[in-house]
Amino acid sequence: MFLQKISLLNYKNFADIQFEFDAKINCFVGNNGRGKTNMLDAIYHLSFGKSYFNPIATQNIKHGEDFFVIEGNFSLNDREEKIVCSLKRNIKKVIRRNGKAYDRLSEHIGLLPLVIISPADRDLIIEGSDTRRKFMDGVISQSDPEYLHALMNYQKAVSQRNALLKYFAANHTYDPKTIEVYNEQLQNYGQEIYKKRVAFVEEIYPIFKEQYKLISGDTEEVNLVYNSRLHEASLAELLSSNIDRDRALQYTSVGIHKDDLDFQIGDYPIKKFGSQGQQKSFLIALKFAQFKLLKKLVGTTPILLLDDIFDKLDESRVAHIISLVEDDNFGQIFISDTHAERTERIIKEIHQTYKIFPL
Ligand SMILES: Nc1ncnc2c1ncn2[C@@H]1O[C@H](COP(=O)(O)OP(=O)(O)OP(=O)(O)O)[C@@H](O)[C@H]1O
Repeated sequence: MFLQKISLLNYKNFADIQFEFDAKINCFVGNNGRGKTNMLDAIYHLSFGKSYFNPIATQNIKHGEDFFVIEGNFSLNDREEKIVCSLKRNIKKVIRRNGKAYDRLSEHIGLLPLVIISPADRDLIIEGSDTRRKFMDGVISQSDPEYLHALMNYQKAVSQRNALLKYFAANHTYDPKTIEVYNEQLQNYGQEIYKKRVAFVEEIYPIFKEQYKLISGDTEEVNLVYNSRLHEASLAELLSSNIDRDRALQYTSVGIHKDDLDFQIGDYPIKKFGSQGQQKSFLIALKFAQFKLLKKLVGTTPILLLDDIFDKLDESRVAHIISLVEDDNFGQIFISDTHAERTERIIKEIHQTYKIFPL
């Protein structure tokens, strides 16, 4: 699968721009603030229907304009796929596949597998558990639409249960039967999500460890530990034993929406005990593991976006990336870099076709 061309209208700092891409390597080079990361984000948009960097959709519209349009032509299994993602202020975002708008944006997820490696990934280490849950959910959803469906239904049931708990508290009333209706929904969807998260961590774990060794050459142990109270008991049991607490708090305090994915070096959190280099290696290993797993599960080689990666990496890590992409099985890669000469020097070592786009 590869992106043949893209055209942007009013997307962030771009008013109107088009590019035709190489099927292998494409580099955006230019000084700070030229829009290199914005270009990668536009490609991310075509795959996920949203920005990797800015969750407030309208802030991706060029200042002073009312809409943006991102249009991409992909080659997928020797078929052409035209994806158009557009957003107008005060109107819901629309994604069209070959002219037909999706009823739900979620239906698009997984069609165009993609992995991004960016300095912003550091949030996965430093931010709260929701960032890591979103990472897990994002990776699993790309290869499993039923997971995404269960997740959306689960989230809806949690919101409704929380609203009910608030209503009971405000009105000094309680109806266990209605709570039970939501408990059942949470049990069904939650247990399915839990099982798939367990399977995901089991599957990605050995790939991640192997990648970490390759990238860092380090001998220390790194671990990914799925942390869930569902290890102790079923969600139905947890919900019923926590009901007094939930009533007092007026929200659902147990469930897969509280899970975490612990990142460890030895037995300690990497956030506190990993050096900066170890943290970087950890994140890149995780993203490479995501790439490999996704490729295996969906049977399509994901597009790889490497944002500012050479700037942040030492020679051995760059060498590893090169060895990864020298492999004939790699797909299309987009790179952003501030140094045109450095990019060209590194890219030439890969012996694949490439295009460089100065911005
Ligand atoms: N909605 C928007 N409208 C207009 N310009 C925007 C919008 N959002 C971001 N920008 C501009 O995009 C530019 C940043 O682009 P980007 O982050 O892609 O730069 P870059 O080339 O990757 O830079 P660096 O090398 O520093 O990472 C900034 O000048 C910013 O003001």
